Amino acid sequence: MPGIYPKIIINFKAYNEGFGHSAHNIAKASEFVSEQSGVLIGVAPSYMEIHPISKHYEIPVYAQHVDAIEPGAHTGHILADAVRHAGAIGTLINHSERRLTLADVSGAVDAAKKANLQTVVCTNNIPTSAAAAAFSPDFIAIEPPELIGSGISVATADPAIIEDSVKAVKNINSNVRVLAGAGISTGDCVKRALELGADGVLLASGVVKAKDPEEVLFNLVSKI
Ligand SMILES: O=C(CO)COP(=O)(O)O
Repeated sequence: MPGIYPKIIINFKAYNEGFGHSAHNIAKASEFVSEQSGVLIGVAPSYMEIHPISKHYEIPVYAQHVDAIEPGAHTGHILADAVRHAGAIGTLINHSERRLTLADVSGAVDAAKKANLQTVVCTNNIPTSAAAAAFSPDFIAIEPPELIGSGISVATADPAIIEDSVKAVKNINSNVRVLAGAGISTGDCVKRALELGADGVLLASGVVKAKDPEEVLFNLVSKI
């Protein structure tokens, strides 16, 4: 599946609803809505769910983080090759809840690329987006931390950060796709983010904590 780029990625984080039966429900709904709408939806579950989800569902699966390490004597680290072997096609790097130094972002991007994983580097502002673009990841995901989990959409609360990140990133490397994230939960948010120049969205609570994830997913793709 490398070379296939989702328009929507759902980050399961470490939510209670992000593992076990409910993780499968979200993955199954993502697969169904992708098939029905033609809009590709990827998921970033916990490490333990990467293998079962990638085995059972025809959707792109991402890790939430990999470490900047080569195979070898590293206890308690996340190896990009192991993530790939488990069935992930890519990984988030530098999420707001898993921040790295710039050197470690660079190292993690290199490690992921060597393991043939797509890279989604998360950033919190425009200068960081520009810096991360220089590493030529597949995606940059701009997510203002203060809006993450707030239910307030970045697309309406801070449209300039999307527009300006897209400009900054494409200025440095026009091949890097930009995702917008934080507070995205409806088709209108997705539509607005795409109008502002984003190639897609990264979201979590709007789907993961929803009573009916499938209904939310159908709504998310409804205006694309
Ligand atoms: O951090 C996020 C996705 O990685 C955004 O989280 P919310 O969609 O819950 O705001």
